[in-house]
Amino acid sequence: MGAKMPGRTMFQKIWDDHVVADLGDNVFLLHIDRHILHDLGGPGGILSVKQRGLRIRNPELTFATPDHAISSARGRAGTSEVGIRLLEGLRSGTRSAGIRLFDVGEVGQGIVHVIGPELGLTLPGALLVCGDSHTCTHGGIGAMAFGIGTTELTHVLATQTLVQPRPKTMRIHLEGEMAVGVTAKDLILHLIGTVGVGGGSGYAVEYAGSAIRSMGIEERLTVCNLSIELGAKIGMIAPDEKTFAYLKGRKFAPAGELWGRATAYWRTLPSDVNAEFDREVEIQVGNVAPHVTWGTSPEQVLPVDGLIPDMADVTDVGKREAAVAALKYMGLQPGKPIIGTPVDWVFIGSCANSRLSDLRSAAEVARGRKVASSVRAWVVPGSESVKRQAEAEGLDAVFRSAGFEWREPGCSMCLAANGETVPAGQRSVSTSNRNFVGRQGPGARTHLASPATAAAAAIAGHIADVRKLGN
Ligand SMILES: CC(C)[C@H](C(=O)O)[C@@H](O)C(=O)O
Ligand code: SF4
Repeated sequence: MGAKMPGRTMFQKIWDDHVVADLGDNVFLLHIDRHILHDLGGPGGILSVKQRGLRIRNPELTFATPDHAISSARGRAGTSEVGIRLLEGLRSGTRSAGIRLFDVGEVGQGIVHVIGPELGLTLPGALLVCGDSHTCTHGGIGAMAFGIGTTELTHVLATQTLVQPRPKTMRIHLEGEMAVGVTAKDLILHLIGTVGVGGGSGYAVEYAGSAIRSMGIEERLTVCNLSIELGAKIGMIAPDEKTFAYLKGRKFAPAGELWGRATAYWRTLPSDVNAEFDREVEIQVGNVAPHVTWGTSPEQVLPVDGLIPDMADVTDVGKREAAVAALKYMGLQPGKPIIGTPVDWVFIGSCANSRLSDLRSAAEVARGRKVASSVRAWVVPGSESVKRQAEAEGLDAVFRSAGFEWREPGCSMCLAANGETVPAGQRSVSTSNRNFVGRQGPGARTHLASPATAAAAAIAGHIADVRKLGN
């Protein structure tokens, strides 16, 4: 009897299909199918290819949009001088290189990780890179996608290839049914709290299980978005009928005869039943509550109805010291409920949670209610297209009449560009993915949460349980 072929993981299948050369020692030269540039890294990358006397190998496989350094104010008023210079650089660089730019005000502009899937640039089985750590987001479509550095970015522009060590594989099963009021964001925060911010380091993660299957595509993008906060450069989810339905008819998705060929290939991608992973983790989601971070790392997270940890309970010395420092920075008392903590700012946006379904879920909470007078609350749609769709549905009106500010698409307060910062010492509930010291401005205190929980905080004026919000 012949030896049974070992099964392959989805990761391995996509990887194998992109190997241009095996360089030995587990290092490979890979073909890059799609490359997205943003305003921070794009202009410099294009320039450095030119300065070396090289040409852009496949300009038709690279796409660009400004997101990080533009203001989210109407008319983009307030874009810093640096931001304007970067925008000009992106415009002139892409023009001379023949790269498609989705400019301000145009459908297609938005946060790089929102526009890729939205335009159908992100496809199952494709290898997509971008000079940004949250490129893992695109794995929600079944793409292999990861962030690259500036040198790599130049390499991709000049060669359409990249040299990469092959990571190990981890599968995370999310099993069961999410309770009412619990979202994909809560699950991934809970997972990071369980596995830790280093838990995925060195791995390409595949999320699987019944909870993943029952999620919509936008929720899957949210899960994959925070893979890097787990330490994993790659997070991915097997494509299924929902993925195909999501992609069909999108601007750059295959059409006509190509659609049939593409879906036939996409159906071969899911991990074989006998595929082996280097690590497997299982999480039951049924009892997971809405989550909110209390510290300065995404793993410092707790159920919204829980107590801020008491340092005496933390046995690991390193973790204890980090927790003490985090509580001091955050101005919180150990052992107290996190609910009731007064909030000054609420930010609904970022590549984690700025898609239409996120805005709908926040609007559902905001509808007919008022933002507390002590809170400033912003909604920053993830893209021009999300903005227009939300406006067509009247979500902007719901937010505005509740007292939220409705802004222009971009990264905005997620990374505190253009003076879009939370003032020092003030507290924000944010739907973004990083709560690091100073992330939303020097001295700013950030609590990560879902759009529903963030909206609940805006209404209550303090951290609140969205499941118990009064009228
Ligand atoms: C500035 C940019 C390159 C960075 C990243 O790589 O993620 C940013 O998007 C972030 O979220 O911190
Ligand atoms: S929204 Fe935030 S996390 Fe996402 S790419 Fe922009 S700065 Fe990075």
